[in-house]
Amino acid sequence: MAATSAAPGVPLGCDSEVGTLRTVLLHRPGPELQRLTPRNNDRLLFDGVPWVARAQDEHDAFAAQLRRRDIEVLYLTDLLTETLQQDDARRAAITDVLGAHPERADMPIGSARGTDLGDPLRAYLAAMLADADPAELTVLLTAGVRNDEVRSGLATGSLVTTMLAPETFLIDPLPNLLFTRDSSVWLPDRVAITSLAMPARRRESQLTELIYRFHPRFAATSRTHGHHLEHVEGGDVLLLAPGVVAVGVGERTTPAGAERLARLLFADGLAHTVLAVPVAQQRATMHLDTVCTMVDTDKVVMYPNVADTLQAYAVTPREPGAGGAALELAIAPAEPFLIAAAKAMQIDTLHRIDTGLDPVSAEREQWDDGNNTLALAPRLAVAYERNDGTNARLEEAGIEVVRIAGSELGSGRGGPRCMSCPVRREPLPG
Ligand SMILES: NC(=O)NCCC[C@H](N)C(=O)O
Repeated sequence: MAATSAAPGVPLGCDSEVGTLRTVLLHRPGPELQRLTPRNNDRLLFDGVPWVARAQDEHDAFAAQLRRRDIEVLYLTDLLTETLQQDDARRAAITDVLGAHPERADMPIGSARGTDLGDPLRAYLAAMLADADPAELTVLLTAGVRNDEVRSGLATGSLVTTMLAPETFLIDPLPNLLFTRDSSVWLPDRVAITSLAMPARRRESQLTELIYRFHPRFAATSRTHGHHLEHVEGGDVLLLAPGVVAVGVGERTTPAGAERLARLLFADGLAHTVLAVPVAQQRATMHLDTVCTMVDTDKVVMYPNVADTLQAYAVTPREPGAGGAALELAIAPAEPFLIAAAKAMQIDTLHRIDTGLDPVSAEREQWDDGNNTLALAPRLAVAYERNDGTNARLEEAGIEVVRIAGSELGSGRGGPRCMSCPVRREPLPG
């Protein structure tokens, strides 16, 4: 377990978006991206078919920028392989991936659901997964299994494998693992396992749950939320300040997901205010972090086309009623987001730095994840190099920008924040 042994000093967890980053979870794009074709890329939530070798080069350069600043980089597949050395974890992984998923009745044609495998094929796949060593199992779980890869190996007859098209996935690939932000969030000293809304991504948080449950590095970590609960995605969760959490509600996170998260946070004393922020249900704004990310303790980079209309409902816990009644929520009327956020953060103003230079370049750069920056420390952020206008504005505002290439990485519609799950940040000075 040398690759991921515990580092001394600052404990695991994050209480803000901008405290100095010490440990981050990434996923280097791998064979799961080779599964994308022009016929399945929409279903698998990519806007094109990336050049995988170049995507890996871009990602390696991103990781190198982080390591240069003494940030420990953990890779999701290393953690998963280490996790799968334990028999209990292997059994759980195999049950999760092959179990019947009646709740996935919305799974479109082109991917077999657990219930669609039939007994002979399920038994064959279960044996195949059980025989794989931990590294092989990681590949099978992340790159998936196509029908034509197993068909010839089945000794007993399976009408399913006979009749399904060769390219049908029996186990779906997970190309969006690249976006580690979405499948878990540290809040602040425990990890929330999220519940991903899109069928193509649901299995990702089964894997993160497995890692946090079984990997020795996280043995002392408490978990909250869970992949079986209401939908919450990490890209919608912003730790605006210690105790203040903004949750976007739109294409991915549901009102019920935001409410569940708020209740869990309040019950455990992890937040005093949750801001529920309605976000337009469109691909360009799939998460709150596609329109707004923090670059300093009191500064956000924000898409100007929504800045004046973005609202927030401030949610706080009600004083417990007599007799210790169940936790109730107080919900304030909606207010402009920047105002509600500043109030909850107890600062005069949450300053806004605009995306782009004009409405057209703002729209282009928002689409290319100009808003989706990863703060490495206050006033130091990673951004895609292509977003010239936004990066110039950030620098004018005193933010140091670490530029990375993203021509191939960006085809999944995610930027540096989406591609990173901070695991340890230094607490902000009190
Ligand atoms: N936090 C983020 O905005 N993540 C980007 C996720 C992109 C991925 N292709 C998706 O559609 O879910």
